[in-house]
Amino acid sequence: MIVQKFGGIAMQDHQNRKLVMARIKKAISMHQQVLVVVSAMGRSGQHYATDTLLDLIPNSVSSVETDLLSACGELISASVLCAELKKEGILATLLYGKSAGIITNDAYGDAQIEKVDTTSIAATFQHVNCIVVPGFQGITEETQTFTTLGRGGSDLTAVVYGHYLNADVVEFYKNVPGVMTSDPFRNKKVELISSMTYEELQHKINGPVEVIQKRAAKFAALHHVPLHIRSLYEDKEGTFVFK
Ligand SMILES: Nc1ncnc2c1ncn2[C@@H]1O[C@H](COP(=O)(O)OP(=O)(O)O)[C@@H](O)[C@H]1O
Ligand SMILES: N[C@@H](CC(=O)OP(=O)(O)O)C(=O)O
Repeated sequence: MIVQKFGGIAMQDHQNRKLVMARIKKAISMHQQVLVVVSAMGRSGQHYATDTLLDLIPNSVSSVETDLLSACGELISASVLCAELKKEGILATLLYGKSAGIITNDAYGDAQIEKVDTTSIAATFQHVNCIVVPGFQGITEETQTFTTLGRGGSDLTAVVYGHYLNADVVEFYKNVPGVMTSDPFRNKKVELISSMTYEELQHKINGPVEVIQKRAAKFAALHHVPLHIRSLYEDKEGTFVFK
């Protein structure tokens, strides 16, 4: 099985999501089981993007209500993609909240994962080969309230599932060809790095925009989760990250 993660840019509109669905279809035929992790659609200003949702309320202090509000972005995105996949004839199921199994503490806005329960996911894979889960969120064990895993946290969701489900690889589909020598949106003279170690990846994450969330890269390094960071738009291999 593999895990595929699609971020805000990939999920932003139907045109991009058509490319997303093509990637999922291909992955099902190659790996049989695919867990799809999605982020909220688009970036600030787009209707259901995380920053747009958070702008709806004045208080920026992380709390039950800010985390529930931002978690809605990924719930919307996952619901829409799951419906679109079904329309395309792909047998897909949406799991979230307790069924998604990511249990955290109650540090709203930057919750720490305490437990991952893949029972529902494993049971669901007995019937379908594609499960869609919203990234960036967990729930607390005691009160079952939604929490979020820090900005960019869908990357962490994907890597965590990759580890607990023993995935062949975790794929990240980006608007860049992979990890480059530096951010291609800031520097013209850049080259793709076709493979790198976890340590090298962690060193690369130093600019204002992270190619992958720092916490996710750290977790991958700790558990040796194989990563493939690649473009949604080009059918070329990107960057493989391993030990
Ligand atoms: N070394 C690098 N190589 C590639 N991209 C980089 C690098 N450093 C920073 N970036 C930035 O990381 C971004 C990764 O995409 P991101 O917005 O995080 O996607 P997603 O929504 O899928 O999480 C790129 O758009 C790019 O601006
Ligand atoms: N939507 C969340 C989580 C996330 O990981 O998003 P993206 O994959 O678009 O960076 C955020 O903006 O922080």
